Amino acid sequence: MDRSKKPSAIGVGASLPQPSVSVQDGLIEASLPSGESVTVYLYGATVTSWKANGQEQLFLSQKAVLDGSKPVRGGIPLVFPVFGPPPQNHATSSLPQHGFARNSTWEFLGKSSSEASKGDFAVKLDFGLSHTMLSEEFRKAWPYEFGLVYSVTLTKSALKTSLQVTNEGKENFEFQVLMHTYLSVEDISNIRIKNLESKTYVDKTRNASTHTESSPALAITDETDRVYQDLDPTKPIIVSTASDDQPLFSITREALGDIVVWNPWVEKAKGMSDFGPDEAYKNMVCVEAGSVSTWQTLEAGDSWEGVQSIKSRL
Ligand SMILES: O=P(O)(O)OC[C@H]1O[C@@H](O)[C@H](O)[C@@H](O)[C@@H]1O
Repeated sequence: MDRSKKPSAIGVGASLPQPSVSVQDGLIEASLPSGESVTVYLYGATVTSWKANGQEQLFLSQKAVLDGSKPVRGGIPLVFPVFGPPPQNHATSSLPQHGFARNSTWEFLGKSSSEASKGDFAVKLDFGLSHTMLSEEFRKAWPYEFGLVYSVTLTKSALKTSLQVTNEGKENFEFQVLMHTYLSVEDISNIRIKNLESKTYVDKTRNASTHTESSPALAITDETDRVYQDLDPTKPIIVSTASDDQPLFSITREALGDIVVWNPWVEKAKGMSDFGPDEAYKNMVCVEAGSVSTWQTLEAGDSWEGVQSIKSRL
């Protein structure tokens, strides 16, 4: 009897929706059966989109340059090994502002997925950057042997980004790190940032003078560029609406004790060639988890890890 046309057995779970990951042209996209998705460029390992609750959560400038010729204006650019303009007479002095991680091309190391409960998935995308992959210019400017592994994990309720730094060389090095997250908001005038009260901050718009936050719910009403220091990383920073006190984002961290709050406001926004439209400063606020107020020293052979986890509309 000819059994060749017998239909092959279909596993019971074969038709259940699964997370999907696509990799093409320097772009990795992952999505969950429940609809959440994330997009990461290999250039800078920059997360450029995170969709949850049916809408985009990250701000991406309409004029952002996405061809790898300059850092992406929006999403989550990674700042390493120096935050801001490098200090003079430091190992990072010859690097550009915010270092080289956001303007180097990373390698996609792979994906993994797991199921916490039925239909509730997590997808993890891993990216790597090491000293051998840097441009000659960056290697000369910061000649340390390092390895970075950046993991972007998407779940139904959160986007987690974690950076592991390893010193693969024979001498110690110092670094700073920051996840420069551009949150998308409908109207900056209706935004309040909580859990910064009584914390010390350096105000970069006022000659880097030091102040203590007096507001339990910070409003952004002008150009803002502040480095809040020594926070408890497990205490979430909450971004909420002023009108009905609805929490929009909750940001927890591990080993990232500082939070930078940045909004360029009218004039600075106009002055940035890759920021647009001009009025878009009303639709974003950067709340950036990092370790930037001091230097982390990493001894030869050692590793360090910093983590940010953002939940949206809790
Ligand atoms: O224009 P860049 O290099 O992306 O930096 C944007 C901003 O990044 C913030 O983290 C800094 O505190 C600001 O001072 C800076 O202006």
